[in-house]
Amino acid sequence: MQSALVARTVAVPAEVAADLIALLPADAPVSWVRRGEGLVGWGVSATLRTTGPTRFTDAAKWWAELVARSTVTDEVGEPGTGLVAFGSFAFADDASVDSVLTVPAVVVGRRGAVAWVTTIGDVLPREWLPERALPAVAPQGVTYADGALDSEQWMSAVAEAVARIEAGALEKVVLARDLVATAESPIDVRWPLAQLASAYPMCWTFHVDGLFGATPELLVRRERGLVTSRVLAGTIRRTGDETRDDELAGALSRSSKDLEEHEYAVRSVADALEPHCSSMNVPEAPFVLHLPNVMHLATDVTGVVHDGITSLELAAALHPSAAVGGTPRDRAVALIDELEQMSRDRYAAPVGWMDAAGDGEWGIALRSALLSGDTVRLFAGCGVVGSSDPAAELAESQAKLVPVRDALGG
Ligand SMILES: C=C(O[C@@H]1C=C(C(=O)O)C=C[C@H]1O)C(=O)O
Repeated sequence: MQSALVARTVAVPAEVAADLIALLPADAPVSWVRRGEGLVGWGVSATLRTTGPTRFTDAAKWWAELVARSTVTDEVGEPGTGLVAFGSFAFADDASVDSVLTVPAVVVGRRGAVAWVTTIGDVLPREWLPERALPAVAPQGVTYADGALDSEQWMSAVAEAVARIEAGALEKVVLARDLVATAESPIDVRWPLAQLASAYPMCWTFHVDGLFGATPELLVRRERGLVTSRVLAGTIRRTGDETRDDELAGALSRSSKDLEEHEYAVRSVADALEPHCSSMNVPEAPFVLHLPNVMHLATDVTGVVHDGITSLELAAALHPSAAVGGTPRDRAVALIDELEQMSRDRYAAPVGWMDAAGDGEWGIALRSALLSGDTVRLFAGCGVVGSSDPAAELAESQAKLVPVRDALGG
């Protein structure tokens, strides 16, 4: 039986939360920041670890019980104020990977001009500022090695997936690979977080329990009854030359291979949200999202959600969307297991936060890596359809590894 928590949210001047990531001390930092807005936290008031197919329902039950027993004073009353939990879930149902929910001791948030601090447990709001920890230092002497498969082996896996698709076994599968980086000494996650937030401000820079990254893909946001999902699928690398990139963006928006991949992803999200929404808007055609390393076909699906459905329940219903699994879902997940030869751990699964009212934001943990001491496991995946070319997919996966590689300084 967990103990009851006492949480207090007070407003603070927006300048205090001007650089959220810079506030993080080394003690269990968590982050969900985009364009300087969002939430950061540190310390631990309560944690749940769970595994297997019931991981989402276990987390929902634990959170509902904790919220029911806790006492909250909230002067601000915005989504993300009061009691909040940060979470990071395992991609797959197997019991070998922990999913984590954590309630920090201190949370600092900002939405536009409104900023707040929530303290949970013994810390009083007036005492919230972290003791200025030493600034994070850059990882030194980072070297890279292949993960489960080398490039040749991974391209063979992609070729095998194409063959299965052509034989009619399924329509789309997203295949991922990993890369292992090792530094000379333990890495302070605040270094890559600060780099990612400054290089990819349009992405959500996250960290929960060693899983960090800057994802461009929002699985679901629930905010006072409105639900949003940003679906990405279909990718082209940027060259850095503006005229050329504009031409490539045009080619991407006309590419039948990429439009097909994208359509599967949008369908999977729309179908999963539909039973939970009273009305929905699914745009007919995608737009092109420009990121510093790649461009994606993107669709923002929106809807009005039925009362009482939390952001976590929506994330559970959506995961894994065809942006990271495939179509049909079950066959794609089985093929991923067969061909990737690795555990995705918490990569490509929901990561984000929720509050006591059920509002929250859950991203798909992409452009991400798992940190453990001096070792970082980086992940990247690509949607494969019948017309995919293994060498082009390898190049795309390399482009998707760039954000974390750059953030580690090499
Ligand atoms: C799987 C990843 O990205 C996903 C796959 C994409 C694609 O295949 O075009 C695009 C965006 C993401 O939905 C990844 O970044 O690891």
